[in-house]
Amino acid sequence: MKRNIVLIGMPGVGKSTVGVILAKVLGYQFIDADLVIQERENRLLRDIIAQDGLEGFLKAEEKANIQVAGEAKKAVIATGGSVVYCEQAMRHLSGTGQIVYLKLDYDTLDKRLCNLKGRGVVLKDGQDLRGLYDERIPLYEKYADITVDEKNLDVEETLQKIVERLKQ
Ligand SMILES: Nc1ncnc2c1ncn2[C@@H]1O[C@H](COP(=O)(O)OP(=O)(O)OP(=O)(O)O)[C@@H](O)[C@H]1O
Ligand SMILES: O=C(O)C1=C[C@@H](O)[C@@H](O)[C@H](O)C1
Ligand SMILES: [Mg+2]
Repeated sequence: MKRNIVLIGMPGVGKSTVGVILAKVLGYQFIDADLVIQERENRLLRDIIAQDGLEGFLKAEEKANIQVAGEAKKAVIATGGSVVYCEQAMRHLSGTGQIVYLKLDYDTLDKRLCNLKGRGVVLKDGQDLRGLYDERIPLYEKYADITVDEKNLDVEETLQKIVERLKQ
């Protein structure tokens, strides 16, 4: 098995929730890239976006993920949903492990997400969840080594499906 497992997908698909349990099951380290960004910046994600704008946030996300890719060994890495806008970081992450795309249909995601801004989601002016979804899906598909569809699955079932799909 390649050494890291990198979870990508829309906000709220469960990269952080499932990632930490996956790490425990595999005996891997767990890294939440969003927390690395917050620690490096000493600010909340939503404050970085409010103060530096989306471009500024993506620069911080790019740097933090390149750092994570350089340091992580046998780790499950829960990325932020917007990491797929950071081409350089994605190249680094891809080089260190398997990219697992957690896929969820729009309607289920819409029900699950109630406070997008509070999460610090990278939303352009006037963009709604539908617009974000349509813009992001091709990017997640482009970078995915493995796609796991979690429709109608709970956290445990999603976890099980990821483990089954991981390449040796
Ligand atoms: N099958 C499932 N897999 C993962 N999470 C699920 C599932 N069903 C429901 N959930 C819930 O969905 C939420 C996922 O939130 P989480 O913060 O883990 O997403 P995330 O992908 O890390 O988002 P972000 O990009 O904002 O960091 C949690 O509240 C979790 O309990
Ligand atoms: O999908 C997004 O645009 C993001 C979601 C947040 O949880 C963070 O991962 C980050 O602020 C970006
Ligand atoms: Mg998360």
